[in-house]
Amino acid sequence: MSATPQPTPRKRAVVGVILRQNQFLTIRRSQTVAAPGKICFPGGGIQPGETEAEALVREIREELGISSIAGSRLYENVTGWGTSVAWWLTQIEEDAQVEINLEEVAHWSWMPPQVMLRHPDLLSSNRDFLASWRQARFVIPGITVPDDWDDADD
Ligand SMILES: Nc1nc2c([nH]c(=O)n2[C@@H]2O[C@H](COP(=O)(O)OP(=O)(O)OP(=O)(O)O)[C@@H](O)[C@H]2O)c(=O)[nH]1
Repeated sequence: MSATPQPTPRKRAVVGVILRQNQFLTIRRSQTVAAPGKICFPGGGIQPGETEAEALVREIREELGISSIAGSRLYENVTGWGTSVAWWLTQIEEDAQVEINLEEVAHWSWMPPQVMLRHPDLLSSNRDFLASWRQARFVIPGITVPDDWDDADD
């Protein structure tokens, strides 16, 4: 009897959408990780035995040196490279002192959604996330889709 080939399990990742005054906390990935120099949210791979929320809190601690709380699960998609990504609204303290881990993150900043969507270095799966939000496939509590997005941005 020959063994039935098993599908390779999809890699799973979790991403933190952190909001302040209508801006998202974004990172520029370091030159030594996958997708070097790309702009995206903090986050990373889910390890065996971890929940999405546990992985999220661990990754944000590793990358930004701050505590966080997983809020609500906003969206889920599969990247062009086959990773299943869960997008979570995430809370941090108002006075959190970010200290980036330079091995993983080159830079961080608050970025308005329109700027993020148009950023030439945006990670492509994040363009899908923002365009899906723009198309009202899900809502992000605490922020509304900007009025000045035109259809060409999708
Ligand atoms: N950090 C992060 N990863 C994202 C975002 N959007 C998105 O598709 N991903 C994907 O999620 C996966 C995990 O991200 P990562 O490369 O930061 O994970 P990691 O630090 O745990 O590295 P590793 O899992 O290769 O060890 C990658 O496939 C990455 O491309 C995002 O906004 N932030």
